[in-house]
Amino acid sequence: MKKHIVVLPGDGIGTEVSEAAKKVLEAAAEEFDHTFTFEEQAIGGTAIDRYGSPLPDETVAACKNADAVLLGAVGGPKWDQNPSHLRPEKGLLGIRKELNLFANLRPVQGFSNLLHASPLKREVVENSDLLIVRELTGGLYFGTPSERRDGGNSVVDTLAYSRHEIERIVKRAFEAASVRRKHVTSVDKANVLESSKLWREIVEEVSKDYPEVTVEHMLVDAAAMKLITSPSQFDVIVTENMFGDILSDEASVLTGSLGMLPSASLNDSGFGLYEPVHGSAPDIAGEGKANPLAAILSAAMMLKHSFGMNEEAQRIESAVSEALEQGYHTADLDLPGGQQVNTERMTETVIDLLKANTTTSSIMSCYI
Ligand SMILES: NC(=O)C1=CN([C@@H]2O[C@H](COP(=O)(O)OP(=O)(O)OC[C@H]3O[C@@H](n4cnc5c(N)ncnc54)[C@H](O)[C@@H]3O)[C@@H](O)[C@H]2O)C=CC1
Ligand SMILES: CC(C)CC(=O)C(=O)O
Ligand SMILES: [Mg+2]
Repeated sequence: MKKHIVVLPGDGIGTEVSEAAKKVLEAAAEEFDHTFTFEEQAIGGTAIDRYGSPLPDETVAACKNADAVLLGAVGGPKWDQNPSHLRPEKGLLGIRKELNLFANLRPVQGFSNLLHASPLKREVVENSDLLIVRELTGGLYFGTPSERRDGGNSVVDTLAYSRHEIERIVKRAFEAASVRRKHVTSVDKANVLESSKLWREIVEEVSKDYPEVTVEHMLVDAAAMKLITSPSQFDVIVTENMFGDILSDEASVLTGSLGMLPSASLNDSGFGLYEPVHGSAPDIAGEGKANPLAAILSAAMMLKHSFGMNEEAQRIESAVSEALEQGYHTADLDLPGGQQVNTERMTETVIDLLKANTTTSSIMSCYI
């Protein structure tokens, strides 16, 4: 199969982990006789420096012509301090909106030999396997007005949703749950927010079409607590943009590191942008310390979701699992007795195992 992939490395460790994921995709293409072509485009702070915009028109056009997009991460102190509308996050939010990527799937599953890499107790972490379905193109990050007022002395942000926007993400969550453990937890703040009240009503309505799926509503503050005290009670979590952003970073603690969580951002027709959940990590950028596995697992999600290449995706997941099983890990993972390696070596290990193993098993059961 021939596929054209646009790569948006972005800033900081985004460049390092996207390069790692690209190399793994190249290895998978070679193994399975596919032709993947790659086109690099600018986004984020790097794009501001080069082109004066965090999201150049050329980048948007290239993404629209691609079969899928692989993104590293954007941002860093150099650009974050600039309070103008050219904040690099606009680039990221902009591409999500431009491509209508409303459904952000963030699977959270601990690899067995990472159970003790989490600071949480083993009995809490084991058997946790959940999928956060985060609404990605509405809610608090996109509402207008969002501005300073009174000469900078007051401020407003807006949390707005239409029925349509809520319905389509809630349906995605129920569809995911119906092929998983058939339970949806809808997370909101309905004791305070009007938007959450409508969200709850719609969840109740949509749930009628999925009688095999059980549904519960949970307030976001309690959900934040339960996520790290009894994570195994969750199957699919569906929630508003900012709630999902925060809860997914929290959930990464279950896996031992933020550097382990992949994501897929999908539109209605299956087109997707794939990126690790983490940011550009300026504190370790350029040092070869970045964990490439979140980006590599995001590439596996691309193969599965955008290209229907399930076996290829599973070969990548198996190689990741085996690399960890053999004790290889980057510095972010606390694995006593294992072998600590840099980004490049971790990537090479995954590629070697991908090529060596011709059998596959589905490791990431939480993927849909
Ligand atoms: N999707 C994106 O492009 C995102 C961008 N950002 C941006 O990234 C910049 C830094 O934000 P932070 O709040 O520091 O969040 P961050 O996710 O970049 O880093 C948080 C912590 O996790 C560590 N970390 C993250 N990914 C890692 C990896 N793959 N391997 C090893 N350690 C890893 C970092 O070293 C840091 O200590 C900001 O400009 C922020 O706006 C933040 C989140 C997502
Ligand atoms: C610009 C932010 C919303 C990026 C982020 O933290 C995320 O998508 O997880
Ligand atoms: Mg985030």
